[in-house]
Amino acid sequence: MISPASTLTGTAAATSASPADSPRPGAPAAEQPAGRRDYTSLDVRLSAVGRSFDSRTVLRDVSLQIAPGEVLAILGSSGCGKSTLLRAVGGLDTGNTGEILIDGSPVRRYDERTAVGFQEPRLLPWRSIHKNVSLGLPRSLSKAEGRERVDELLELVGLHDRASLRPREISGGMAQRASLARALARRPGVLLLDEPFGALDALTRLKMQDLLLDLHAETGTTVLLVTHDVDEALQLADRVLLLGQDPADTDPAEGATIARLLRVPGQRPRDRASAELAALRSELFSGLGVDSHSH
Ligand SMILES: Nc1ncnc2c1ncn2[C@@H]1O[C@H](COP(=O)(O)OP(=O)(O)OP(=O)(O)O)[C@@H](O)[C@H]1O
Repeated sequence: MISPASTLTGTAAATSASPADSPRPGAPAAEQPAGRRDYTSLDVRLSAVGRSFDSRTVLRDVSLQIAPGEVLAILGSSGCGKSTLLRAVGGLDTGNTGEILIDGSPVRRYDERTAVGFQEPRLLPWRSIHKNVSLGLPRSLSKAEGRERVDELLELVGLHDRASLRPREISGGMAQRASLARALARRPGVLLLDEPFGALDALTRLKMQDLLLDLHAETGTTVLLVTHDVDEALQLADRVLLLGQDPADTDPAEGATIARLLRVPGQRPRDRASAELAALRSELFSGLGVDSHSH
């Protein structure tokens, strides 16, 4: 049984896993913490990944290895190709060049080892929250197994008492919780999140960041998180990938690549006021072309 969000907020976040202490796929179940036994965390390897639309290059030469259980935040200015990269890893878009491997084998079309969460919860308005979450289940489960898994996930995201409601009867934050539960229903080895909290108010956003840390502590899944929010990246990620122009490149038509790749120090939840994070924040803002006096 996995623990409910209400008992986790702030506490499980403190034990949020780093890649080093995440269980490796294939590790004996007895060595894994309760709740994680049925989840896997898979590594992702990008080699010289690029993407052009018509003759316009958006991304080029992105090479990177993401460890099982790692949380990688992807930052970059608007339109630089963050979603494009995420879509390529999930097999939602297959027009890229280079190679993307998950757990050593090439990404497949709509790869079932991954699940995607978007800025909008994309719930079906005429279905209950329970039914919406069950839409993420793999087909291999029996009805009873599926019901049990959805109950568990609703408990985990703190929506067990809203299961029978329709999406319009819950808040935006709750809808986004349901959307995360639906994404986790197939127990993905890689969770791809595209600005998942971008439409939420500031307070709900902070609570959702805590929830994501809780979910990560429970599942150990690898997470690729696209965000516009530098502080969110620094709070949640093991590493931050900044997509942008290579400083050596003078021609903007070259497309975005890895402009910076930074490791974020410290256990989560992190002290937002720490000097180390302040230095990284400045570096990331400068990489995004924002003057350090204007934030
Ligand atoms: N299917 C497509 N056909 C043509 N151009 C596309 C397509 N998908 C994306 N693009 C273009 O690729 C560029 C990168 O888009 P993408 O959505 O990946 O950027 P982003 O960094 O996620 O942007 P934002 O931060 O604004 O969400 C944009 O200029 C976009 O117009």
